[in-house]
Amino acid sequence: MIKINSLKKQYKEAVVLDVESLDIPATECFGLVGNNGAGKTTLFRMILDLVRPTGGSVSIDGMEVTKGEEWKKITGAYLDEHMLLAYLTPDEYFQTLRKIYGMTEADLEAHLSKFTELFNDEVRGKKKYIRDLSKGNLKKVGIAAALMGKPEVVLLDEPFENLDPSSQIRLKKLILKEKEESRITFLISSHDLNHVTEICDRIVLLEKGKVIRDMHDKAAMMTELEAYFTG
Ligand SMILES: Nc1ncnc2c1ncn2[C@@H]1O[C@H](COP(=O)(O)OP(=O)(O)OP(=O)(O)O)[C@@H](O)[C@H]1O
Repeated sequence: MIKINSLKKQYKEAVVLDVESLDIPATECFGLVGNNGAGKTTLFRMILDLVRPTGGSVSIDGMEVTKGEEWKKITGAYLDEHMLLAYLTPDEYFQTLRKIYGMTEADLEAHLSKFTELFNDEVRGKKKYIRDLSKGNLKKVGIAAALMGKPEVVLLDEPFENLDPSSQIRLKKLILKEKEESRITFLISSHDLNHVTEICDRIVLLEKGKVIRDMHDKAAMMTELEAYFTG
């Protein structure tokens, strides 16, 4: 589903990302971990054509992301609050996206009903603008928006950050359910090793822009990651 080939990003002399090759098959839940500055967000931004690579390429479903727009129809993402419209309420924002995606009111209700537990009565039906939401509630709006329009690929940058413990558990359940039912290919970056190892089939560890581990064995992931991070 996603193919990365000799992907490199350099700012002046500093090489911040250098990934030889990565192949993420359809329906995989791909976890990305690494210390601050390892290059996780840079990699996600290049996959979404928000940052131009110094070299190499990214393809989604056979489409090179820098060379066309078709991949956008099957891709959803929430990286940070810049992707939201701060002057709208969450309801206004979801309505705007509903029109863009050509969804009916019933489609939107069906979609948002999956988020009832996660929203915890703090997101919908309020007069609060997105700019005034707490960081956790902003994240919930962004994730619900990223999953609109039946995407086949969804990228989430630090989805558990700023969520309270109940919301983290609810989000994990929601991602696992979406993965099962909608067969979405998820790419999830996280500093939370417990959550990411629980939901992902594969974990890639970045260090200074390079892939230093590519783990598929669920039973061994946590031990290996703990050993690395306690180093
Ligand atoms: N526009 C830029 N100009 C110069 N350096 C940049 C720029 N954007 C990112 N970097 C550098 O690229 C490196 C990778 O940053 P990135 O945000 O991708 O890391 P990360 O793994 O997401 O970190 P974190 O866990 O802290 O979110 C960092 O050293 C960062 O300072």
